[in-house]
Amino acid sequence: MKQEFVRAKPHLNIGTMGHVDHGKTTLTAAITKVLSEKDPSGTTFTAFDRIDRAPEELARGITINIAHVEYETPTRHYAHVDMPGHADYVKNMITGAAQLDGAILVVSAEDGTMPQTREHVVLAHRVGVPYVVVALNKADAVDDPELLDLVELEIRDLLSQYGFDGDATPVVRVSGLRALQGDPEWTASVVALLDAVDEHVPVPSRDLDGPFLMPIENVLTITGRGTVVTGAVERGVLGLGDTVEVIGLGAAVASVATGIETFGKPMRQAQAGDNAAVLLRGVKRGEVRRGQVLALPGSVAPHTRFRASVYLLSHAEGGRHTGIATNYRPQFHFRTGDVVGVVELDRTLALPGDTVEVTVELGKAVAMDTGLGFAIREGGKTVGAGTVGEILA
Ligand SMILES: Nc1nc2c(ncn2[C@@H]2O[C@H](COP(=O)(O)OP(=O)(O)OP(=O)(O)O)[C@@H](O)[C@H]2O)c(=O)[nH]1
Ligand SMILES: [Mg+2]
Repeated sequence: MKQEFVRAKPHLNIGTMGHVDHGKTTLTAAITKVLSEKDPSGTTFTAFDRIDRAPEELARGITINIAHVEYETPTRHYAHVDMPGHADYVKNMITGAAQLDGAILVVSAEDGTMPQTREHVVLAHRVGVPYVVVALNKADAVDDPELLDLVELEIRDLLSQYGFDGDATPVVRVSGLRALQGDPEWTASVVALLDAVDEHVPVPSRDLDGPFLMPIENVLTITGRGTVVTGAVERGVLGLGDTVEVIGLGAAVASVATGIETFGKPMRQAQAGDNAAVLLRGVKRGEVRRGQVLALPGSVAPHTRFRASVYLLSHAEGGRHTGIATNYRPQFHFRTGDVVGVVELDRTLALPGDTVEVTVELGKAVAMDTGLGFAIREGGKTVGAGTVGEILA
């Protein structure tokens, strides 16, 4: 019998972001190691190779492109996402698949801020990641304290430039690698980083009263039990035995939640902010997929045509070099899924850096309400971010 999940501390969703190779995964592993040594009942050490390849991926052959680990500080329970690749990172963040209450921006002290550091800061601000704490990583590899000061200044400037409070943001000098190796000085640096996260990132208010909705991130089959969908609950509460509907990308599927788990622990109810796995009665594996949502029946409908306000990322932010015109056909990423769509412009041309009002016609219906955010991507690159306005069909 598995131990039931106990909601003893506030739960927050955070994640590591930052330029390739700056040490995000190493730091994630180090955090779980340091915390598991302080309190083995709250945190289990997750080794580097278990983070870079999520266990489900190895065990079941299912590609999971967000690795979640969980850990506890003395005051909080965290779910932490470490995304394997830059493209996944941008996509998941901008679509809200990783709904972060705060982010740890990892910057290598050896390299300083780099193009993806900038891109992630820009996107974090655009998608509404409210707080950032900086891990000035690989501090063990830089002997000159003035160089560290310089990099710190550079990071604070970058944060301020893109809408964060660069002066008030904690910048903690850490070494994920040395902490992972058990060096006491650097173990203490990781504790200091977590203290900064505890203090700087407030407990967010969750929409517990809204109708239940969870974007489906993955679908798994548990032999002998049925089909399980996983995701982060966006709003509301789901109790055992509640009726639900799978919406979007095709016909709706009605079901009942007969099992709910978080991080492998059974729970009686999942609520907004939780990472949940939900066992669906009578649903076949092929009937549900990533990009759909699991919701209270009748609370949200699928749509294909809508007005939207769209910001086209500038070239410096990783966007296009050239403008777009009517009949532009990119991929639209809503929450965990993407569909192709056609853009109609009110003017001849919209340039990178512009904010424009457009009409969008999607190839498949997606569960949406006014206010829902989405990303526009082409050729594996994020080129725009938008918000659904009036829904037309
Ligand atoms: N000296 C030193 N090296 C580190 C530190 N943290 C990570 N590294 C090294 O930097 C390299 C990249 O580390 P990762 O943790 O894989 O970096 P990442 O940011 O997850 O990389 P991607 O996921 O590929 O973007 C590895 O060789 C690590 O051993 C550190 O604190 N100090
Ligand atoms: Mg990594």
